[in-house]
Amino acid sequence: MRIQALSTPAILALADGSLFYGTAIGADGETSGEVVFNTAMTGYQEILTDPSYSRQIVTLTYPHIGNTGVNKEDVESDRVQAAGLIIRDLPLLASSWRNEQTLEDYLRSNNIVGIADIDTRRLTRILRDKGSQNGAIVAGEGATAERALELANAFPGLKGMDLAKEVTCDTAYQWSQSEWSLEGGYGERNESSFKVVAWDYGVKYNILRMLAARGCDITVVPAQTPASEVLAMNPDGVFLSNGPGDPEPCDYAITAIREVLETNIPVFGICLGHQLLALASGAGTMKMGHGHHGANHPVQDLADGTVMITSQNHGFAVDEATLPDNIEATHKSLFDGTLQGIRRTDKPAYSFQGHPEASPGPHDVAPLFDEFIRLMNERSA
Ligand SMILES: NC(=O)CC[C@H](N)C(=O)O
Repeated sequence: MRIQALSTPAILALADGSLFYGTAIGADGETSGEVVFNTAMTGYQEILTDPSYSRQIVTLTYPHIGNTGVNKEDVESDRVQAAGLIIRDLPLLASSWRNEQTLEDYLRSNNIVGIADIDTRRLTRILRDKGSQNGAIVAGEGATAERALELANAFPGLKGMDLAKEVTCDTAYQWSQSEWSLEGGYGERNESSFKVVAWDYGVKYNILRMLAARGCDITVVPAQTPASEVLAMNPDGVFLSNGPGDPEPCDYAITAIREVLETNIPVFGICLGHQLLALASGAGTMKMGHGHHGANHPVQDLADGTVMITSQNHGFAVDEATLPDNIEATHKSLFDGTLQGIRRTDKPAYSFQGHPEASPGPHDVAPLFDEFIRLMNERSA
């Protein structure tokens, strides 16, 4: 049980001048970044630890956040990656059989600034109407609106920012943890049939777990590893991970992916990896208004018309108008019609804008992982 301490003030400012006065729920201090809203009703710990949220301050539209506390298992990377957290209400009690720490203690121990007790519906309407805004939170007794506004205006924005090389791993490593089950927690990799090299632009663990569950022997390599080193490992397949920031400045990745595409090794990309595959194939990307962040987004498979409910987290998108002849659109968002999946018609390469690995979210798109296995099987047959 947790009794709330006397509250400390916090102020959120947006670059458009909007101000929100609330209560500090994490570390005292200040933070700035791009403010985005996420509509997932569960999964705040996975969201906070998703490296794709680097330099973004996340507001959750679901009003009660923290009810189930946090634990050591529900992480998508080795630390909290979001630049800050904005919520409506932090419940007095965290209760779950898996609860190990309150959300508030977790934020504090990770030195993350957060704010609660603000009108997150008003904030979300601003972000929805005007698009994601640069913003800042200042938390602590001396917090002032002037300082929050100053920081919000000083943040340069994500456009043109290469963050993949900042969040990537320092050195290559092997991954063998598999998916979670109620009976046994996280499992170990199934017997391996394929060697996969995964470029880490900010990879979410659950992607690696889902590959491991399908028998992939995975080597994760830093974002700037050249294609020659990856090809020298003789992979059966190459995976392009999700990650933060703008894909366009990641020239090292675009060049390296282009080199891999010259071979006939199967390539699968998710989110930033999807955008990089498109750039390497000659298509263009663009910054969206408020982007897609949530666990309830309908996406249509253009091959058979089926609709899947998907997990999403992106602020850039591949511009469908720029697709060259050798790329086919495979999926579209039913929220705004933007492109959600592509396939090269001349190579065993495809990618998805949303998150088939969920974490958090539904697993409707999990079969995309099986497609990667099918392509590797086909090539080795
Ligand atoms: N989740 C991701 O990989 C996000 C990709 C990219 N940073 C975007 O915002 O569009």
